[in-house]
Amino acid sequence: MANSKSSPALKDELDIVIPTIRNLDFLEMWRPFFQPYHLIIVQDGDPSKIINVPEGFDYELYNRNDINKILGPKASCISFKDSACRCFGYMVSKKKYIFTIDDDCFVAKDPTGKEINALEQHIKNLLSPSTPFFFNTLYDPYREGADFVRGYPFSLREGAPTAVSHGLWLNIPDYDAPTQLVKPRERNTRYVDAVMTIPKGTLFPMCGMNLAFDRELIGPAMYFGLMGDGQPIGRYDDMWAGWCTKVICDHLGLGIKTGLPYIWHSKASNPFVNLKKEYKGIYWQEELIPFFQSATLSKDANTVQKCYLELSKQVKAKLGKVDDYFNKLADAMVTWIEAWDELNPSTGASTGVPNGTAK
Ligand SMILES: O=c1ccn([C@@H]2O[C@H](COP(=O)(O)OP(=O)(O)O[C@H]3O[C@@H](CO)[C@H](O)[C@H]3O)[C@@H](O)[C@H]2O)c(=O)[nH]1
Ligand SMILES: [Mn+2]
Repeated sequence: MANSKSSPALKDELDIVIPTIRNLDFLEMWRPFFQPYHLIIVQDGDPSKIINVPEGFDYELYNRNDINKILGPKASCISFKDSACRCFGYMVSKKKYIFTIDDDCFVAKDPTGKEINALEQHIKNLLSPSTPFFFNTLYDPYREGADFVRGYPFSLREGAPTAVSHGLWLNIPDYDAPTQLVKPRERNTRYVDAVMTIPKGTLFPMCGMNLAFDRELIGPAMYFGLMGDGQPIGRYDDMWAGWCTKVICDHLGLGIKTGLPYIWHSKASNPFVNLKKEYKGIYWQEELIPFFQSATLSKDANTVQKCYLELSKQVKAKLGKVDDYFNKLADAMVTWIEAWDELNPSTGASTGVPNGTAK
């Protein structure tokens, strides 16, 4: 990892994607850690609003007019008035890695009082292997001061490439609206010093608040769906992406880690507003989870794009009867891949270069 003398790790290989409908004042606190990196700001809401980017940051900013101009009719797959818009940043990036963070997330402190460089920890997580095929009870065996425990097969100790690093949150946890309404004053004060791989075959609720991923390994799966304005659902953007991503990572033999780093989440959006956005998702997910748990991908699906297009067909066939929304979403998944390949012609489906190796 970079030390104070060398340049920051992955300085020219990582973009920081920030969706915002507010302002970017939070960047001041992150300046020591973020300033060396390129930012991709996705401005949601009214495109005529001016979003000020603090001095000294290298960035590109896209509002809805830019998205419509760049994607034309394909812009229909990018959500409006929902944090799901952030996935446009993943598509236009040219870097190997992405870190995405919300504009109400700040630098947290570890139990010793030291400020946490969340980006540095995500980079460590992504650059070291995962262990999806056999659980290591001492958590991340590649961390300093840890290793594989007795009984861990040596044939599996090489691990798998890490596609996603899922960070957590102190203060306001990422609770759904009903939980937030029932426990309005609950704060997460528990700092758990662990990073672990989510086992193959297990889904998880991916939160987009503090998330990093290898764009070349899994980028096309990180579509945050049709949410927000004009849609019957919101705030399930990251969940949808996480379920699709996990099924594809399991198929391609890639790993997903969760745990460190923590950020300090300062603002819970309004739970009553959130309930209106989330409520359909709360009962639909009782059908979505069995769908993803039983989803299978073919041997021919050896790139993320091919996996994703197979998944979109299954969404239409099996979830279209839950609600017509899923027919629209299945079509939007195809549009997303078309747009992705248009903006990133050298990767995946168009060249057939496998992103991962199908197991
Ligand atoms: O219409 C919108 C609303 C918000 N944003 C930007 O997206 C992120 C998250 O927004 P916010 O912090 O208000 O929402 P939370 O409930 O705290 O976030 C959690 O729910 C997920 C929503 O799917 C989100 O990823 C989780 O972290 C901020 O940067 C807002 O500015 C937006 O662009 N458009
Ligand atoms: Mn928030």
